[in-house]
Amino acid sequence: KESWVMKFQRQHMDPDGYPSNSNYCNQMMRHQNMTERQCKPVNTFMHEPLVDVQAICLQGNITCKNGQPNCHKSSSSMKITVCRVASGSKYPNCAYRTSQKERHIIVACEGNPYVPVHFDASV
Ligand SMILES: Nc1ncnc2c1ncn2[C@@H]1O[C@H](C(=O)NS(=O)(=O)C[C@H]2[C@@H](O)[C@H](n3ccc(=O)[nH]c3=O)O[C@@H]2CO)[C@@H](O)[C@H]1O
Repeated sequence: KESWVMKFQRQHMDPDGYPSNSNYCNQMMRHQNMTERQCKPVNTFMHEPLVDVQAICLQGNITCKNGQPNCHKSSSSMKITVCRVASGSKYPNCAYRTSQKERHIIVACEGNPYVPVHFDASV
């Protein structure tokens, strides 16, 4: 069974990648297994080293969207790609829009070691 920690990394980490074309999301959403049961509506990939993303758990503590108190906002902006399902996309042929951004990241952290387990938002 995949742990939350590994699931977070599968869904949101791509430290060496950076979309070179508009097919990045079409390829990555499938390759990272987010189009199996449904076309996952929104997913953000972070193009930063894992250690830098894990360090967010030591940065600004804020309330999560779901009201839990264990979210943290990155102190600096990070290179990300937001994949959003395209209008006209029909499961199982999931089609995505690829957009590159630089944003502060908000993640929820848990456990010991205290590491990211959920992507909350980018701002
Ligand atoms: N405080 C917490 N502490 C600990 N755990 C917590 C906490 N909160 C939730 N979980 C858990 O995490 C699990 C999980 O996968 N939550 S999820 O909302 O679906 C993730 C969103 C995200 O993947 C994606 N998205 C969204 C926006 C964006 O810009 N970029 C982007 O990628 O869309 C998804 C849906 O929005 C869930 O099982 C819940 O139990």
